[in-house]
Amino acid sequence: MPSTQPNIIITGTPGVGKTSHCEVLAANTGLKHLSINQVVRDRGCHDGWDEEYRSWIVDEDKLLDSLEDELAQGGHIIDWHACDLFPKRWIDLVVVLRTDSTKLYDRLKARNYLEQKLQDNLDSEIMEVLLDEARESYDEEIVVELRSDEADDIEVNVGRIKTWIKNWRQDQVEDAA
Ligand SMILES: Nc1ncnc2c1ncn2[C@@H]1O[C@H](COP(=O)(O)OP(=O)(O)OP(=O)(O)O)[C@@H](O)[C@H]1O
Repeated sequence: MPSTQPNIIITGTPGVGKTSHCEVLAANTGLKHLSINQVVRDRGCHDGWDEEYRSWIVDEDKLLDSLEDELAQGGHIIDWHACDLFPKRWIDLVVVLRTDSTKLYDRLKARNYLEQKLQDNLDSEIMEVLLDEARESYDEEIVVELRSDEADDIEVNVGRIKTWIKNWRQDQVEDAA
């Protein structure tokens, strides 16, 4: 039976505003915020810690096995700086957040990112790496690019995603009739 709740990926370069968006979206919709960083850490879906990048080395097979039952039911907001590993059949909408590189620099600097990591992330944002990844991995019509430059953008973006969810649910009802 098809799910009555969509799964939405919120992706983008680190610091672009994924967590900020997911928290507001979850509070406004009742969808469950799945921080993949937390899942990887809490469920041990990794092959250890990368000291240089100060991040977990993700075991993608273990991660997908661990998420399969939840995602098959729908109703989740997936918060991660990558998207191509999630099978298309689980995903209904992919939101790629984008921001200005000077704003991203300030946000990452405030987090004390190491210079190399900061530069790699700025390059990734400028080169639209996540947008390309999303467009290559999912159907064009489910990939949406949204700006996350100012605090007000979060409210506007969440409003747009809520409208999308409402329409998606309506389509499900009509398809089932
Ligand atoms: N639209 C925005 N306008 C102004 N500041 C923002 C915006 N979005 C996020 N920020 C700020 O930028 C910082 C990073 O935000 P956030 O943690 O949501 O990013 P992220 O993409 O989830 O990062 P990561 O991938 O590292 O978890 C926070 O200090 C947050 O308050």
